[in-house]
Amino acid sequence: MNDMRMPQAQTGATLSKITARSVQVHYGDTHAIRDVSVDIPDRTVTAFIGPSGCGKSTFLRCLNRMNDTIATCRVAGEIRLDGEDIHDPRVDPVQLRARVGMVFQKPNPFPKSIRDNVAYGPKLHGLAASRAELDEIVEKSLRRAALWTEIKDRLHAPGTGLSGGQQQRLCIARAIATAPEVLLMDEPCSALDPIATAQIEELIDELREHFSVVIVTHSMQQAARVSQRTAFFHLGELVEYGETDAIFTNPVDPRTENYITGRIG
Ligand SMILES: Nc1ncnc2c1ncn2[C@@H]1O[C@H](COP(=O)(O)OP(=O)(O)OP(=O)(O)O)[C@@H](O)[C@H]1O
Repeated sequence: MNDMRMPQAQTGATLSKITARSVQVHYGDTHAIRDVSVDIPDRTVTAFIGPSGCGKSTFLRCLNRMNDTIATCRVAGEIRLDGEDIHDPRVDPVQLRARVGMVFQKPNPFPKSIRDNVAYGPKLHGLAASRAELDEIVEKSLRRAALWTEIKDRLHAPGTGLSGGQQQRLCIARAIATAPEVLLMDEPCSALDPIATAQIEELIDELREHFSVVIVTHSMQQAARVSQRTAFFHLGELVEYGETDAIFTNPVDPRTENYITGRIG
């Protein structure tokens, strides 16, 4: 079993935010995730790295039950958020995704105004009692996403009219507007230029003060820059997981070493 549980003292964090135990994922006959167990700490950036097709995105999508939306996908094993089983029949996946938000590879703003993109989630989940309160959430989220000063005079312009980097920050603002506890990011910078990438990376560093961030990235430099913990996946297995510095400077498994030195992947 790929068991990457860590004694609490070793994680350096107070508590695990997410615990996954013996997770298996199949798409039809394809066995995409093989018996993965891992603890993801709170207020930390955790990076998932590994060669294309190793299962990073699949495992990420398990954490907010996004795989439920794929008809051929079957997930087994146990995933707990603050100790609560996310597959419990009493858990509403829509509520779960407000607690465990997600930002995708390609910025995907709704065909709505900038304001309405951010206001959508809080409205859906009844988080604001009045329009003024909703406006406050919108402003706070856009500020946290480092977008407010650029767009405060055109809140009613369409979100799709922004640049790629601005659209991605809008998607981050939309995800954090529901006050999530965990933010999942699936290659959030892959469609962005180096300046927009640097802005998002800076933002990720700030976001971890508020919640747990899990990021899938193809860039080892990015994983090294933004994360405190790194998990290396290979052929559906979680091969190695630990402090980012240790993974990059002193990997234990030869497969990790081969990947970070560019011999596989
Ligand atoms: N919707 C799907 N239907 C069927 N098979 C899928 C689906 N999504 C992923 N897979 C398969 O599951 C395995 C893991 O894919 P996944 O996208 O999770 O890997 P990844 O490490 O994120 O890859 P990449 O870095 O290329 O994005 C692959 O064999 C892939 O072909």
